[in-house]
Amino acid sequence: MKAVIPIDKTEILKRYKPINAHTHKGIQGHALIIGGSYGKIGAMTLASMACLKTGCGLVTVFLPRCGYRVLQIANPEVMVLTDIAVKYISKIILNFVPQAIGLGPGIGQDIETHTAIHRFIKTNTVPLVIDADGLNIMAQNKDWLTFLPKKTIFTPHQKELERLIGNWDSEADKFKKTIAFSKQNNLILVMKGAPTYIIDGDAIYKNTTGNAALATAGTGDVLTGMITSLMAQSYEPIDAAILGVYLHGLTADIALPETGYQSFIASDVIKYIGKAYLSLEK
Ligand SMILES: NC(=O)C1=CN([C@@H]2O[C@H](COP(=O)(O)OP(=O)(O)OC[C@H]3O[C@@H](n4cnc5c(N)ncnc54)[C@H](OP(=O)(O)O)[C@@H]3O)[C@@H](O)[C@H]2O)[C@@H](O)CC1
Ligand SMILES: Nc1ncnc2c1ncn2[C@@H]1O[C@H](COP(=O)(O)OP(=O)(O)O)[C@@H](O)[C@H]1O
Ligand SMILES: [Mg+2]
Repeated sequence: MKAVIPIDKTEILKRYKPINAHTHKGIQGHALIIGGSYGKIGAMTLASMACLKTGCGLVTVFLPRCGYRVLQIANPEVMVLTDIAVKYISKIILNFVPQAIGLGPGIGQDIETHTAIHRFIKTNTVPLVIDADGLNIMAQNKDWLTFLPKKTIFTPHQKELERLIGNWDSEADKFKKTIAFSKQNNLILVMKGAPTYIIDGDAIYKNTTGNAALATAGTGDVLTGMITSLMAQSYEPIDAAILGVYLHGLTADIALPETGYQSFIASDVIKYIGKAYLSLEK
């Protein structure tokens, strides 16, 4: 196994690209987040707002019709496309080509959603981040992995990882299996946890930011929005994963003296993204 590379400020400053004064929203990238189902539209409001606040110029969501008003009211800066179905995603139809796509927050596991994802990934060539039930659906259909663009980013928590790679009998075995999965399918795995590791073939990165305040509903959905945003801003997938994970953890470190562990929620990650970015300029 290769040496583990710490994701610290030195590593981040090698990859971080400050904003050009002459940029405009078109240059900053257009990201798309696909997901949501009845009762889990919140995952989409969180992911799409995190996406915008991480710096991409335009964000569109694709969600079931029941999410339309919720999204427009909660996040007026975000544009909305809706499925024909009311409560779940059944057929993904887009009217533009985004620079990056985040797939899965709150998407659920309706059988029609399986079919919609299958059809979508068969033709999609846009850089992709897959999370949550998007991962659970891929885990049940491993032969679909060949359709994914190379260096697609998977962001599983422990349970989702297990569904993808099977059980492990030790930490070393978990890494061995995750590395094999990454190499076999040419994917980047963000192994969420405390701490989070990123696996890109044989390369292993270990995050140095974040704390137990992040153990709250929706923080993973927020991370998906952040990484998708960075990919839409033309970061290479591995750089987007590394910078996204680092900034996400940093929000909790900066917020902690003000919020404490217990009262920190996923919206606070979004609230502190600005301060996390500013700390890179110091
Ligand atoms: N507001 C909204 O709309 C929200 C919507 N959301 C959406 O809900 C959907 C379901 O997502 P989900 O992750 O809750 O369900 P699921 O994959 O069954 O995992 C749960 C089980 O996995 C385990 N587990 C989890 N983390 C672990 C860890 N770090 N380390 C170890 N184990 C861990 C744990 O198992 P246990 O330990 O209890 O055996 C737990 O019971 C998804 O689409 C998501 O986007 C949510 O994001 C919330 C906010
Ligand atoms: N104790 C902890 N310390 C550091 N980070 C944590 C801790 N618990 C959870 N996290 C982070 O919070 C996020 C949770 O993601 P996830 O389980 O997908 O949540 P959700 O599906 O509710 O959005 C991950 O980025 C994970 O690394
Ligand atoms: Mg999650």
